[in-house]
Amino acid sequence: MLETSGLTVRFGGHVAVNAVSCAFRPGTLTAIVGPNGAGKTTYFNLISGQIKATAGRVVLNGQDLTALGAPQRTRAGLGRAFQLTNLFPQLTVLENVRLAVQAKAGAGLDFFRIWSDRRDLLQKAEAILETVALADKRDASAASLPHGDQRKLEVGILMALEPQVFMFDEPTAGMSVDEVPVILNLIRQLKQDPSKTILLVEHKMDVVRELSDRIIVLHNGELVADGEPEAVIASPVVQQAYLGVNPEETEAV
Ligand SMILES: Nc1ncnc2c1ncn2[C@@H]1O[C@H](COP(=O)(O)OP(=O)(O)OP(=O)(O)O)[C@@H](O)[C@H]1O
Repeated sequence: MLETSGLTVRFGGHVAVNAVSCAFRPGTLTAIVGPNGAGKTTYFNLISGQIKATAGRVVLNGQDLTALGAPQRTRAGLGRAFQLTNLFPQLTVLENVRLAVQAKAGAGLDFFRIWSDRRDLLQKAEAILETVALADKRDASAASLPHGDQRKLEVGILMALEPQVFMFDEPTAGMSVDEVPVILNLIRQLKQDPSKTILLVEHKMDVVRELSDRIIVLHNGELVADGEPEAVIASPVVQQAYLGVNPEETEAV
């Protein structure tokens, strides 16, 4: 289980995330919603270790991660999509995934030597490419892929690392109409695995409604609502939080 307790960060005099205590169970997809500037991405950054908390703790399965940097948190089981620093633009799609598979298997990064010995790792990488619908682009360089395919590749690399927690911050942002369903399908697939905890920051309420088991609402850095999707969406606090912020969001809620 992932838990934040009293998680807080101040930027100068501004408290961007204010004493947020919340626990996220495996087998649950939690959507984090709230108006622009509510602190959603900052909360993600605090969990994944991109920024250091002013106060509070981040704990995964009883292990206190608060003092650790982002790479160490990834190793501990926190996987944040689209923040990967281990995507190699000049390598092919397959090579990128196979390096992640090898890293996870503890087989190191010497893929010329290890690859020929470890057929199982290659097969795993190929299976992941099938899952993320990139098998037909396995020999293309990562840099040559269109934006949507790069995002799929990043999800594939993340899957190869087998984190316990998957964090998606607006996974469909900037994607074409054709690409959106592929990413949403991937998230649906991940949801089938009861050992995975999924966190999703998403503005599109139809996506939130469909995918989430639970919604938490941040407003001015504070956790102001937490519960089952329909109840949270209908709650006065959410209606109020969205009012006047952005007509699109108001409509969506
Ligand atoms: N590094 C930073 N330095 C100073 N202020 C920051 C920093 N990062 C975020 N903030 C401020 O913290 C607040 C929360 O921002 P954050 O990006 O987390 O909101 P959000 O809910 O993700 O918004 P959006 O939906 O627009 O992405 C905002 O007022 C933002 O300006």
